[in-house]
Amino acid sequence: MTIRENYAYAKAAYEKWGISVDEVLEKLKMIPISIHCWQGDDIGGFEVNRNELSGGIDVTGNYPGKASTPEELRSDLEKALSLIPGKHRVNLHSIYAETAGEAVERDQLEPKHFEQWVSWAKENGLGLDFNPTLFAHPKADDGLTLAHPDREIREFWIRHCIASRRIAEYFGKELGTPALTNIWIPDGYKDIPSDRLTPRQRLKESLDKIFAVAIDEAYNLDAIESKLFGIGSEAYVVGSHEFYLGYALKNNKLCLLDTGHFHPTEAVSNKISSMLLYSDKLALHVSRPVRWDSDHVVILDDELREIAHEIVRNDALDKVMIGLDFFDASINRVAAWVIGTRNMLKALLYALLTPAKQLKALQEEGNFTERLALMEEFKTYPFGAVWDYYCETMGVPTREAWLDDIKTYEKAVLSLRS
Ligand SMILES: C[C@H](O)[C@H](O)[C@@H](O)C(=O)CO
Ligand SMILES: [Mn+2]
Repeated sequence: MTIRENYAYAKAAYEKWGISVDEVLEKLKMIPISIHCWQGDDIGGFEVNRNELSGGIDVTGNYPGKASTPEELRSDLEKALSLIPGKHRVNLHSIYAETAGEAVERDQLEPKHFEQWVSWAKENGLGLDFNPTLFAHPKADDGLTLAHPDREIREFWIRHCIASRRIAEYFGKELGTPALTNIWIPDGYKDIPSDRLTPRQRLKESLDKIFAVAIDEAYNLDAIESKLFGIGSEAYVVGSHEFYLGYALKNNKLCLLDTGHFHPTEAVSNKISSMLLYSDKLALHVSRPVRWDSDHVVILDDELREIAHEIVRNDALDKVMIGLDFFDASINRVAAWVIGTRNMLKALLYALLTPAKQLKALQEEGNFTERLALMEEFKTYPFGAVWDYYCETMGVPTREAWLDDIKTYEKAVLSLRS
């Protein structure tokens, strides 16, 4: 059977449930995933005075072919994007600035340092998102930044965050789509703090100063990302979930939920509906924690599907900004992007092909037997046939065929890098 024949059979099966598969595919086309550039170079960046990665995060693995210049990183991203159906976004960190060999301090960064990224995004029809980088820097060596007891250090990072929001504003203006600026800080303590409040007061004051600079939401949206613990901040993280949830609600900012930043049995999928009752928008860093915030490549597991269900069945596709956050240096880095992004899209397609209305009604009627039975039966509906058809019509390889492109690219490009 051909891909189209399989699709016709699958379509009929879903249409029996009132699901218009063609409409589903039109919807899927419109969902942008924000693809994090840092999977391509192990969060290295291009600073002239580059520092070791810090901030309680770590990248493990030594797969050859890592990008070490902006041109290489963009070329790798282009290769990945050519294997992923749809139009997406690229998420940058400030350490990916291009400063023509000049050492520019992070609080002095300007839009001009990202001009090449913007022209590349224009050429490729991409949106850009942004992150100030509050780690891998001498002023973050003790693991404190916006909550630092030293006012000068705090002021430095405040200036950096404001500069970052200005850069994102420039992205938004140039590309016609608002950039999401996400602030994540590593601040915390390895051991039991004697005072949890004071650092949080300082973080609140720092954020107030950062956001006192008004930027039109048509160009820039602000998000704040919480965390439970990091390497070296096991006992206490200043920017906890409760801290940012409160701050975001009070100050009309987006909470960014990273799926690796909670207790291992705590599910982000279960938070989305509650948070959307009180906020217009929220953001995600979809990752895969394995025993801890390990940032493994996203797979099509139960939690990923549940996240997609929560976004789709609650009609929140334009409210939840989906970004990815993983960094695996033990496998081909371009393949990592492709695997993770295709899986995010597969999860969304799976959710779009679920008879959500009927399942909701069954729950309301208290018919839990049928609810469970249908949810399980839909797991073996011919979803793969729809995915294959989508890939084919979007001009990207179907099934595992994309691996051949990766192998060719590895041989012709990655293996030649030192
Ligand atoms: C590099 C990213 O900004 C970083 O991963 C952050 O988003 C995070 O999740 C830290 O644990
Ligand atoms: Mn994250």
